[in-house]
Amino acid sequence: MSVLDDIIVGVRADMAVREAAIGLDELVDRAFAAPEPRDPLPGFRAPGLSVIAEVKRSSPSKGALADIPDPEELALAYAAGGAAAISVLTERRRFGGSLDDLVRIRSRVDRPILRKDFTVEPYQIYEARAHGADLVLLIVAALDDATLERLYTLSLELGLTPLVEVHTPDEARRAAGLGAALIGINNRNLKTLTVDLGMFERIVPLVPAGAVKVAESGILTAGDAARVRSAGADVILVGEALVTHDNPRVAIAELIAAADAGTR
Ligand SMILES: O=C(O)c1ccccc1NCC(=O)[C@H](O)[C@H](O)COP(=O)(O)O
Repeated sequence: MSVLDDIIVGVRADMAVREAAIGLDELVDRAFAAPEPRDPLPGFRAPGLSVIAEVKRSSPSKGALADIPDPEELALAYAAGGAAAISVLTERRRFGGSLDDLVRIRSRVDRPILRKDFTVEPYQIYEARAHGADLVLLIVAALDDATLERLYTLSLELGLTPLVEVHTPDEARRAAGLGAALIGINNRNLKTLTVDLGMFERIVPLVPAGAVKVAESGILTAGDAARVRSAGADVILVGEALVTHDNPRVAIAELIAAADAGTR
């Protein structure tokens, strides 16, 4: 079983526990009662490189990264450093996240928030909306065509912006077929966990010109940010480099400055 498949087994088990406590009908009511989501796309399309800054405690590839006892303080530092959006990993078993992190950050931070999880069921989309998310992640590798289309359409119906994540030419074709406005190219292979920034460079020509292009994972230095920027990234999604930095606010500002100056 691949790492991705193994993560999804745990995600489904945890979701079953939450669904036993709050059924789908109740969750749908909560989702429609939540405030209108923010649209991240105008910010992502503004001149200059945008950063989605991630709240990430641990990962399958690196183990423990940071304790993050106050996720809202970290997210506020990200916003002060110029992050265009905040990514909150809500998966518990491998990333140490929770929906409570999302709620806490939503209550203090005005930037669009991505619920970063392994979305496989409509329940999670309603859950994201009910807890104040503005974006949801749809990993193409984890979804068959029918489920991908269903979750994509539901996200839009709820006013959420789907970040459609790809890692292969075929997945890029499937994302383009949806008409996705926000396409992420993950430099990390979720089956082997190897990271290769060349992945963004190879896949980005296959992404439709009108889509916002996000380079995800493995961006550790200003040089890395400049590299994907020069290959066509509108946005970078960064976790490890920020949560392990002693000054995340400064770290974001440096990534943006280096990328826009073309520094490598
Ligand atoms: O980070 C992992 O090890 C990982 C393993 C398996 C599935 C997903 C994984 N990460 C989720 C992400 O997409 C990253 O957290 C995100 O792109 C930021 O990556 P990084 O800047 O390398 O922390």
